[in-house]
Amino acid sequence: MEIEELIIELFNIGCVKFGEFTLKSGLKSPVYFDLRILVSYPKLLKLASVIFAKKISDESIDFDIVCGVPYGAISLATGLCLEINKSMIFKRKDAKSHGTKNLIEGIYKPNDRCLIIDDVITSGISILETIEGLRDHGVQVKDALVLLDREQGGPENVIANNVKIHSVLKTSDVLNILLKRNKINQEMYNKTQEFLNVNRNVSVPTKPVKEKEISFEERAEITNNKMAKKLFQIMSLKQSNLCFSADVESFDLLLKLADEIGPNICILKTHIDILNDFNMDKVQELVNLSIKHNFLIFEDRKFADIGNTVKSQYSGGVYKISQWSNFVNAHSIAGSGCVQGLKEAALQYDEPKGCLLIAQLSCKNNLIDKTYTEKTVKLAEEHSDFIFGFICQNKLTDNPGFIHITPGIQFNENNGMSDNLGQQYTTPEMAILQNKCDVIVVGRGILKSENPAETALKYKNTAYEAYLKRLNL
Ligand SMILES: O=c1ccn([C@@H]2O[C@H](COP(=O)(O)O)[C@@H](O)[C@H]2O)c(=O)[nH]1
Repeated sequence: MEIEELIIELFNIGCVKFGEFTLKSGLKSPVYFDLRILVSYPKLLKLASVIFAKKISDESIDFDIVCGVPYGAISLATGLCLEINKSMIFKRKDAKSHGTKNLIEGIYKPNDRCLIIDDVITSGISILETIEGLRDHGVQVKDALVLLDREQGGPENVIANNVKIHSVLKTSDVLNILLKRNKINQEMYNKTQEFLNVNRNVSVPTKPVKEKEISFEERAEITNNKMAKKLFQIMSLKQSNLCFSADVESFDLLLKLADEIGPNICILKTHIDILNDFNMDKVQELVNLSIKHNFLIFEDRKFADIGNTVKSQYSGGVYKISQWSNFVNAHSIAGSGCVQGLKEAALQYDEPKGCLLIAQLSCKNNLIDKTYTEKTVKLAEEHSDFIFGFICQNKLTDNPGFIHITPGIQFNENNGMSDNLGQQYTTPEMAILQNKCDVIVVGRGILKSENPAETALKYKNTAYEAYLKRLNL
């Protein structure tokens, strides 16, 4: 009954017009729906919002935020958000040339699941443009809800891009009710039905809106995690996605390598307990080099104990890791208490600190399985203010805020596809292009080469070129 009432009211206020109209696709149509008028009818807008809310609940549509397609659906999306208490964003038709230059207005998080709201769908082109803009910003889109489907192929065009269209009304519903209630005559009904019958498939002149790769620079913008932001900024500025694993026993050698290789890396990874001559003065020299060459220090400590213990291991003892490292890593085996313990210790610092979770290992016969990896990703999502990525062998989540860091990398020509203690290697290209990781970790591939600085530069260039290739640049 609500639907019938809605159709009659839409007709009464002039939202449904009969005559000859040229559509966005160029087609001449005997019927035109102008739902923008709704903005001036609060009662009707309210009714549409209630009907939308019911549809969402009936069809169990799951989402975090709502995006209205400008201009026609802005008022509809606003009405719906007030009804269901969800927040809203919208994609501008053009980016602003001043101020924030935002293309998306409103607050959203990377990986938010967004429900698109539109007034009318014909070919689906406006919705496809909106999907493209949202996906470019890391927002997920799986559903769109429209008030009216003109039945001209829109839903079919959109579903091809992995988004389902839910519609409240179809043109034929409107025609049937208007005929039944004597608002149109049989001739007008037949003419419009005939038009629909021959124009059921309006093709869209667009390329498929694939879930696009986004650059490190864009990911720096999107993420709310300060550590991830800093790392993405360094990667983008230095054009480097190389992490050097400085697994040496002498602190002087570590400092020498950090100075030589520092300009070409985004991260220097330490195993501080390998050093024979650890002392805090030399740690300060390492920190100075990290500032001089703009890289981050990652202590590969692999914490794996109860929260209270890891908190002390991180901030106390001989190494006082939290004082000088930008970030650390932890096994997820001990669960959220371990992450929470590290997070609490990190809170005492003004500068950002972060942690990676070990979701996969590079060594042969390790005990990590698919479920463990999936649970690790979930744990990271629950602590995304502190956890900003993974030690892994392939991309694990589409959330662009998480960084995928991959050890076990060597060039093929080094003939080092494994060592005799179970380490397994893949190439930089495989890791970045095929496995879609972001950062490669190279230790012996650099350390055992004749000229570590030169070799590091080769790894840096190969890995960054692979990343640019992934972006299609
Ligand atoms: O799965 C993992 C996790 C960490 N590592 C560490 O990375 C380096 C790799 O050194 P290479 O000399 O390049 O083999 C090393 O410090 C490991 O502890 C890893 O290899 N695999």
